[in-house]
This record gives sequence, structure tokens and C-alpha cells, in this order.
Amino acid sequence: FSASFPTSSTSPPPIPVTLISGFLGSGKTTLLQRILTNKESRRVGVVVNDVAEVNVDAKLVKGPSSDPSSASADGLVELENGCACCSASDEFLNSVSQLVTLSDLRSQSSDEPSFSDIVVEASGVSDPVGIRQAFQDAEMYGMPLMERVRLDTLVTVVDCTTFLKHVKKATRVSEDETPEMFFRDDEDRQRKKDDMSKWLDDLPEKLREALQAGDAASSALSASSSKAVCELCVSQVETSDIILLNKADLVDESEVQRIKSLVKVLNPRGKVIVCERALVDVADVLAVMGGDGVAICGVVDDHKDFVAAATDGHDHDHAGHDHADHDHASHDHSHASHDHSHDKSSHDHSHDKSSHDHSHDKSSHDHSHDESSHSHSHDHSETVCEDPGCTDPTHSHDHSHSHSHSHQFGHGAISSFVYRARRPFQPARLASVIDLLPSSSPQSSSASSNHLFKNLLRAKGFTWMASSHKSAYYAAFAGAAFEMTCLGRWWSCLERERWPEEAVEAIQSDFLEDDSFVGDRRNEIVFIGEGFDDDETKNAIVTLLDECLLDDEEYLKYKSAVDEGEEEAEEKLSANYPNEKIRIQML
Ligand SMILES: Nc1nc2c(ncn2[C@@H]2O[C@H](COP(=O)(O)OP(=O)(O)OP(=O)(O)O)[C@@H](O)[C@H]2O)c(=O)[nH]1
Repeated sequence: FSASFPTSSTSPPPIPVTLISGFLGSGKTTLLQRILTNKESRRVGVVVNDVAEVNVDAKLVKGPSSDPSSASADGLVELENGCACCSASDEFLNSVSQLVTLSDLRSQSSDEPSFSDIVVEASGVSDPVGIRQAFQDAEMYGMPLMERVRLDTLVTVVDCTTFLKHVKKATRVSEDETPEMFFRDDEDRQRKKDDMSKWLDDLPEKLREALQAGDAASSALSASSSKAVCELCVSQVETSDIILLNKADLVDESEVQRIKSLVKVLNPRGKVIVCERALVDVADVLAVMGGDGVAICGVVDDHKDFVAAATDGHDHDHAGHDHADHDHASHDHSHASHDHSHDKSSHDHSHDKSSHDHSHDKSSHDHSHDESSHSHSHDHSETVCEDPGCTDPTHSHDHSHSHSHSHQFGHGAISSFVYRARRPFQPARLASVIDLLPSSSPQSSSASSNHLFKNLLRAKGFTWMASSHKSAYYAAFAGAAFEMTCLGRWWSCLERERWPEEAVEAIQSDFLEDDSFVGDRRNEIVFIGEGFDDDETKNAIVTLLDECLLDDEEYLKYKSAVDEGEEEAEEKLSANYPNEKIRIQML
């Protein structure tokens, strides 16, 4: 995709790309055929990325072009190498690039108009987050291709017959059952196996023996070679503009309603269309977002919408900030700048896609620490809670529980609430709660966890860990998988003058008023599950998480470490609170 394209003031507007995602067998090809059969005057270029059946799908899509009623693409590129384990993002861009070149060549030689649309059918095991990231990175790096195309609309097809089963059961798939989720082909499989044996061989003998003998080995190895279907299904639904609840003919109405309520909690901004055999109006799915959909969002945008939905438009922070007025039109990468600054000039090529690590943008994040902002801290125990519904007169607003709001949809009892706290988590205590989450790992199925978290479907949000005063972590749980990633630094670490101008209001809304020590550091985790509107369950989870926060004595120690100065503090804090257990969870 490094090909250069003729670009000038007369260049045509970028071709909108519509991405179709959805788990294996959900109906993506059916939708693609529907689009190609009813595209009318649109000229549609197609990228098909079907790991297992790419050639079959390609033939289906091509169709006999002499028959006007059959599905036919105006240009088609097959992607034969994609798989979820490597996300195949570069190959997507390569294929899109090939289509644009094809279109240019045709219009030069025969005056054929170029494509009005490009449709990409992702593999059933692709995560749209990776594909979106690839497009955003290409834009940030100033790839010439990005002047010719833009990722516009993300469509996810849900199979109504399997969705709830996948999401609830947290099944992990194995290499043997679905090799396409792990390897591109046999050669790739062999190469990865060789790498693993080499890794084992290179270990000190004692460690190798211990690993091979004990459970640790099997769980460590299987953890690296198994994926939760649930994670994929949830991610595909969350990262989409349009969600088709397909195969509605095969389930009863109440099942459709249950799926609908879950989908709406997972993705409050998406448009849901119930259908059979992907029978939808092409105008409802093809390039409908006009450049203002989830394609331009980052993790932080996603999170904000998620929180707003979980609080049902009554999102109160203890500082009284109201996030409910979140303006969809204002989605902007720069306000997600923990994870992804789109400031080309400041981009550092050490960019790390997978971790969204702040190291990719040195000039905007790697700055000197503002000592003055840490010179005094405030006790917020006297702050008056501004939530009219709050019934707890005692809670301290920088500690204790952040009370929450729940929301229940009419059908099914799927609800969500937000846990908030303005004090860091003690990593080891948090790790022991993480151990209680439902998991396929046998060591984590204690009776209490089964009781408390048994109906948890999804949890995600910002976490403030006592092992760092700088790093903004993002925790995510789905199915059997928990992961914690560092999104970058808290905005408090950056002088205000260096915040992106258009994002100042949004950033400020996350700050605890009059407390520069805390700033935007926060725990803000959304929990979604069945029966989570029940106060008993909710309070038990809140109490459990409160126990993981630093107590008063620990917090004083934390504060004094920070007051010693930036670099010393980071070293001291990470030594005070070794978070190895959390790191293991991140693997
Ligand atoms: N009954 C019923 N069958 C459907 C519906 N939509 C698709 N199918 C069938 O389900 C099967 C899978 O559909 P595809 O469109 O190939 O699904 P896909 O998502 O492209 O599948 P993969 O490429 O394997 O990921 C096909 O046999 C379709 O005819 C529907 O709404 N109802």
C-alpha cells in the first residue's frame, strides 16, 4: 500500500470503504451478494477475505456478468492469507490499493468511471478493531492511498442462532478445531510450532522441565494458543455502525429481542436491523456513515459512548461532570489521544499498534513532569455529591465506591452499571479479583466467583494502578478472556497548553475538580451482565472492588512517593506494588 497514486486538486473524492464483519457462517457472503445484486448504478469493488473458503466465495461473488440480476462485482481482489492471529491488516490495505490501481487503469484505458464504493468482506475470525487501526495508522503515516479511500461504514452480521450461545459460554477454540484462527496455512503452522519448540529448548533446563511437568505449562501454552469466540463476537458487535441480526427466521421473536437488548448494551450507537438472509436495503448498509462513524473513533471514544449508555444518559462523576451530552459528531481521534494521536508531525515511528502505547507519540506525551501540579493533594471527603439519586451520605469521593446507575432494557434482563473510584487499585488485590472472573482456567472457578460474576458478559474501562502515577491502563473482559493494556499517559501528565485544542472540553470533563493530584486518573469500569440491575449483585461487586483500592495508609504512602519527583516515583511505585500477577493476565 505504499504505492503512490496520482493526487491533485482534481483528484476524485475518496472512495468510501464498507467493511462487513461477522462470525463464521453469520451471513456475510449472503449480504455481499445482496449488495452486488441490488447496487443499481453504483460501481462496487470488492475485497473478499475468507480464510477457509475464499475461492468459493470469490466465485459466488463474481457471478456471470452477462446476467444483470446476478451478483457481480466491478472489480474483485481475493485475500488468501488472512487469519485472526495476525489480523491481516496490511493485506487489507494492499488489496484495497490493488482495487484503486485497477480502477485507475480502467478509467485511463477505457474511460470507465472509477468505483463509487469498495466493500471488504472480512474473515469470520477477523476483529474489526485491528482493521480500523490499520486504516487509522495508514492515515496517520500519510499513506497516499488514504487520499483515495476512507474507511466509512462498519457493518457486522450477527447469526441469531448462535450469538447468545457464543457470548455466554465463553468457549475457547483450539488450534485443532479451527486452525484458520491461528495459522495462515500449513507452512505457517509448522513455523509457529518450530518457534515454540525453539523457545522451550532455549529455556534453562530446570525451567523447561518444570514447565513441561506442571500445569503451568499446559495453561501457559494453551492460553497462548486459544482464543475466546466470545471476545470476537463481542468485539465485532461493539465496533460497528450497523448491526444486522440475521437468520431471524430460525429463532423465535423472544430470542431476537434478547439478542437485540444485549447488542444495544454492547453498542449503544449502532443501528440494529433484524433480517432474514441479509435482506436489507442497500442504502441502509453501503457507505452510510459519511465519514462520521466508528471508523474514526478510538478506544477512548468507544469507552465514552459505552459509559454514557450504561448510565442511561445520567452519567455522573463524583465531581459532578456530565458526560451524557456526548456529541457523536465530534468524534475525533485526538480526543482519544491516550491511544492514538493523529498529529502526523509529532508521530514517532516507534509506534506500537497492539499496545497503543504512549511511546508512539513522544513529542506530545513524553514531557517533563509538572511538579507544581503534584505539590498538594486534596481531601475530597467533604465534597458534596451532586447526584440527586445518591443515598450514601458517608462516602468519600476520592475513595470508597463510586456509586452507579443501572439500566435495564425492556426485553431480557441484561443491564449495565459503571464502577467509579478516584483512588488507585492495589495491583495484587485487583489480581485476586481478576482471578474470580469466569474463565476456562480451572484454577479460577471458586464458588464465590461463580456466584458473583457468573452472569457477567462484558467489563471494560480505565484503571488507575498504584504501580504507576503516569500510565492509563484499560482493562477488558469478555468471555473467558481478561486483558489489561496501557493506553498511554493520563492527560494530567501533560501540560494543559499541549492538549489538542479541540479536545480540551472532553479531556477536562474527566478531571476531578480542584484536584490536580488526581486529575483525570480514575477507575471507570463498565460491567454488563444479566441481572446487574439487582442492587445486591451490584453492591457486592462494588464492595469487592473497593477492597482493592489503596486504603488510607497505603494512599498516603503512594502520595509521598509521587511527591518525591517524577522518575523516582515511578520506580518506587512499581517496586512498592509489583504487578507481576497483572502482567501474567495480560499475556
Ligand atoms: N435460514 C437462513 N439461512 C441463512 C441466512 N443467512 C444466510 N444463511 C445461510 O447460512 C449459510 C452461511 O451464510 P454465508 O453468507 O456463507 O455466511 P458467511 O458469514 O459468509 O460465512 P463464512 O464465509 O463461513 O464466514 C449459507 O448456507 C446461507 O445460505 C438466514 O437469514 N436464514
